[in-house]
Amino acid sequence: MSPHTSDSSVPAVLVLEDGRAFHGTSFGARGETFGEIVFNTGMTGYQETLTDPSYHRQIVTMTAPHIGNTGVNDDDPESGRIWVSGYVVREPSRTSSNWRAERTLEAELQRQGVVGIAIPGTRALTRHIRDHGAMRAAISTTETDTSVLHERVLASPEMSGAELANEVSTESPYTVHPPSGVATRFRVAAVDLGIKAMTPQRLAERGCEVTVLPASSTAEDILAVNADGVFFSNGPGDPATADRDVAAMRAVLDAGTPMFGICFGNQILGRALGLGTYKLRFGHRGVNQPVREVHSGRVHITSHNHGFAVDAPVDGPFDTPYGRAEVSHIDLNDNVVEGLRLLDRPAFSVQYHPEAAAGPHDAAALFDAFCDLMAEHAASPAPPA
Ligand SMILES: NC(=O)CC[C@H](N)C(=O)O
Repeated sequence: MSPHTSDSSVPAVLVLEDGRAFHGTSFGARGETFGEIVFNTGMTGYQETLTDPSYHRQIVTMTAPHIGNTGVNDDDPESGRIWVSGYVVREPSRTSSNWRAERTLEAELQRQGVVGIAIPGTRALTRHIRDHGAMRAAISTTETDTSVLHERVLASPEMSGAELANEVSTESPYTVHPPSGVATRFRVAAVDLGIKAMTPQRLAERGCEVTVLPASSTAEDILAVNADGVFFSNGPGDPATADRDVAAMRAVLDAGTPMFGICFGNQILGRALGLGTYKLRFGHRGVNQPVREVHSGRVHITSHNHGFAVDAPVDGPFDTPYGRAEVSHIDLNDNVVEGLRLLDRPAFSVQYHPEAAAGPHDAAALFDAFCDLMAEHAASPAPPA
């Protein structure tokens, strides 16, 4: 691969909503960009992070100090483009070295017009976000006056109250088929609120034919697929705005169709059950989050990307309009609710990413659990109450 091409002589600045500024050099495209600043603690998987649609309108700081080491390939993206609105790294790798690499990370950021910055103090920045919370920010290579840039940050949109799934979803439905040699066992309707490419693949590997539907799909559209199960994906934005998706979720629960939700899908299930959601101070983003499965006590190391969470009773089953439910998973770092399970209906969800892109694979059995639920339900469909 060619050596790293960054022009480290081009100054850039990162300004946060609370006025804190970090000076550094341009990495990627030049220009100016806005978003909510968050940090990702993954030691690996920068391509999967950059292309995860849930990062839409967020400026992502990588806590791993060296980024770009393996370049960029055409196999690992989780969607058709980079979605982060800005990228903060400590030290861009000077060379890309991997047999799969097609080009350098910086070339890719430039090709896709993604503005980034290299700063010496990603650790100081991360500690600042940890102590003061995720907040609005801007990166600029064009505005050198930080107070002017700060004014623009204060005028930029907040993540709280943002409805963004429509901006990242597929425009028209498409189908992901099981790979050759794998028989089709189930039909799944997947509501794309920002779905990652690996998710339908994980289902297809298990014999699911997955019809991916646009976020704008109504409950009728979803039920018209006549699927064995319905999946609600991850996605960007504030779950408090997702009224349409909550209504669709309720229709699926009313129909008694098996349901599995991931991340945004977990928040939508929570809301459909009558629970509230709230914004976390700095969220969970990375591939190393420990989650406890409540009923077994087993701990899984899991991939996360969420800034909001469901507010649910963690001390045992509780009543909902759909019968009893329980919190199935809890984060060991901060006791945040990481999963929900209905006890009287075939529906469950997790706040994290069992599709594991990038890794780890501890939670892969959740896809098998969804298939088991569809198999059980097909054998003896429970009449909707
Ligand atoms: N990955 C996701 O689905 C994220 C859900 C939601 N946007 C959050 O930040 O919590």
